[in-house]
Amino acid sequence: MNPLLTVENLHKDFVLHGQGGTALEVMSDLSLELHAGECLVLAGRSGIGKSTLLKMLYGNYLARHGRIRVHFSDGPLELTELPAHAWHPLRRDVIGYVSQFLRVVPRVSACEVVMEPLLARGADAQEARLKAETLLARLNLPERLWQLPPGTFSGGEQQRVNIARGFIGEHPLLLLDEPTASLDAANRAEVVGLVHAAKARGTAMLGIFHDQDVRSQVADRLLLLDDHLTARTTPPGQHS
Ligand SMILES: Nc1ncnc2c1ncn2[C@@H]1O[C@H](COP(=O)(O)OP(=O)(O)OP(=O)(O)O)[C@@H](O)[C@H]1O
Repeated sequence: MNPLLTVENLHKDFVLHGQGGTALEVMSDLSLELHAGECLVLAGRSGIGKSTLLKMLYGNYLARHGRIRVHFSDGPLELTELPAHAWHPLRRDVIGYVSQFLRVVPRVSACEVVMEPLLARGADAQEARLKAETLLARLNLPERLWQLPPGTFSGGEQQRVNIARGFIGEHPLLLLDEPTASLDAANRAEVVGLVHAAKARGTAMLGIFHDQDVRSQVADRLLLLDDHLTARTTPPGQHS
């Protein structure tokens, strides 16, 4: 089976303009493959670049060089060269992302936050609401909170809204940045269930899970980033 996602020789550095242009190199020559129905878990010490890799795959950060390709039936799409306007349909239809923290928008209810990815694709509002409520109930978010904006929710409640929003779209590729970090055991188990259900539908997932128990339940493979990355600073002007 051909991979859905391939990453080849990816390099990343951050140029710190506030520090006289010092370049912080965080990724050197990273390659990986990810297949439909597979969950690849990123491992490695804190600060090695796990979240940075997810943000590069989602188009939040640019690569210095290397290739990131999503393979469709009619050919590959090179993401490192994608124009800004092409990211919107790609995120709407192909790449989902559960970030570490929910981006709270004032006056938008938890249920509307979760429904939004389906509405963006033109789904029926009733159907989207029903799916959102089903997911929020599954993740044990109390019904009294569904119509409230999540700004005042606890960390774990916000994270469950975020998880529901990430999974509702059933994207073919899903990026998961510590989705279980603020959750109790019962809700961690629900997330494990959501990951298994997504795998069964053929979703390819790349995730960060610090909890060993969750990791062992969801991971088909581990990618230890220490083997692939370097983290060193380069003085200003010496980065290409
Ligand atoms: N926007 C940024 N600007 C400058 N440096 C950054 C930026 N984002 C990340 N970094 C640096 O890149 C390195 C990798 O960070 P990243 O968040 O990817 O690590 P991580 O492996 O996910 O860590 P953790 O397990 O602690 O979450 C860190 O040294 C961090 O300081």
